[in-house]
Amino acid sequence: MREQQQHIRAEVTDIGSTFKQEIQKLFQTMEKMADRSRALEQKYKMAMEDRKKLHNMVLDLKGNIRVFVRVRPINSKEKPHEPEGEPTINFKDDINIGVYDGQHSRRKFFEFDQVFPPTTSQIQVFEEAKPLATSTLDGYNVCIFAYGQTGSGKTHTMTGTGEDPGLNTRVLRELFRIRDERRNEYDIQISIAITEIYNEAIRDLLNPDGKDKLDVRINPDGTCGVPGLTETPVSNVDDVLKCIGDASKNRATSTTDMNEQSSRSHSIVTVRTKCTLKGSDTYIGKIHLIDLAGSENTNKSGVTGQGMKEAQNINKSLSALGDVIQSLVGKSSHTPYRNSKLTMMLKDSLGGDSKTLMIVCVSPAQFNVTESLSALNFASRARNVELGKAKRNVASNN
Ligand SMILES: Nc1ncnc2c1ncn2[C@@H]1O[C@H](COP(=O)(O)OP(=O)(O)OP(=O)(O)O)[C@@H](O)[C@H]1O
Repeated sequence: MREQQQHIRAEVTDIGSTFKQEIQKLFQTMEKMADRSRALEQKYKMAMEDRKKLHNMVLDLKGNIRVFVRVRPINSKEKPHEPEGEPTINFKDDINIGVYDGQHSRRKFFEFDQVFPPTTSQIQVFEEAKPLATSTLDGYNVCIFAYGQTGSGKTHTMTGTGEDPGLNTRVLRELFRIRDERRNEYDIQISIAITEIYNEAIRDLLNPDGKDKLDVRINPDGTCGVPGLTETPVSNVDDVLKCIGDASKNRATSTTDMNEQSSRSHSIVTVRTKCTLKGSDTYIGKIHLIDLAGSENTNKSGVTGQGMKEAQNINKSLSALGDVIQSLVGKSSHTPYRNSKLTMMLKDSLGGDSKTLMIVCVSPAQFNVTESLSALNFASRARNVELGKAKRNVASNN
């Protein structure tokens, strides 16, 4: 009996130590696998970075419109899934996005220059757009515009809130930061104009009571401007915040079923910079920061009367923008800029020698999938526009 017990004990100890060894081996294997997976992940990240750099170099050469996509967070009233449990939007990596089209039960993938999931902060969006501030001071025409259906996050991206501002304030802050950095070699002047296009009329948001009717003038050299528009010199961020604050009080917004504070106009912040290398050339830059009014399905937004007129004008000018993009993609001999005030104002930013960034704002909700697909299809086409290599505007002082 005793012998038997000893034998069993010895066997148990044996099994125990074998088990311990096996577990140790398993742990070692798991650690090795984790190391390999970390190394692979690192490699993948580096490859993606290289790919992005290479892609950006190609874009710079061809002057393509760059396209970022930002998906806003879901809100408590929305569903993020199709009835069969498929998520409406999914994120493959930081340049690929998939949309599940419930109607045809298939997922469509798109590739862009950057895809921002709902957790992305305002700072992260700014970090990707930041090089365009330097380009402006270097004398380029730059245009950043937010596009997307109503309630998709355009105003959040461009204006943001006082505590967490969007691109308008951050880009201007960056311009002043670079101005201070370049102070010893350059004289830099910065001015700002803020307009909105409401029902096909241009309004000067820094002088809303101005008597003059404003219109876009396209100059023989292809540049464009709005004669009579107030341009306010700004020398620091406080000046800018004051201008933006004044302008936002004058902007046309109203409540719709899709957005409590819906912008009913296209808002355009235009910043001009004059950067003179002491005793030498002057670089003249311009950046348009545009919050487009949202494309709108009037059955969903529930607007009537004046709201319906606004929506029709908004949709008309966005479709004119679509026609311009289509014509640029197709390299047609005539581009229909004159079909709306918006496309006229953007003429030297969408067809000229400029650098253009389109930020497509997208809702993650199943209810909005048709609009999300339509915005992403439009953005894919826009990404194929070749503007040609961007050129600096240099005025020689010699
Ligand atoms: N990335 C985000 N993070 C947090 N909240 C967001 C984000 N994007 C949008 N929102 C919120 O969603 C709501 C709608 O956004 P916003 O007003 O920016 O949409 P919009 O596209 O400008 O709409 P419209 O075209 O009707 O003016 C707002 O309450 C906004 O604060």
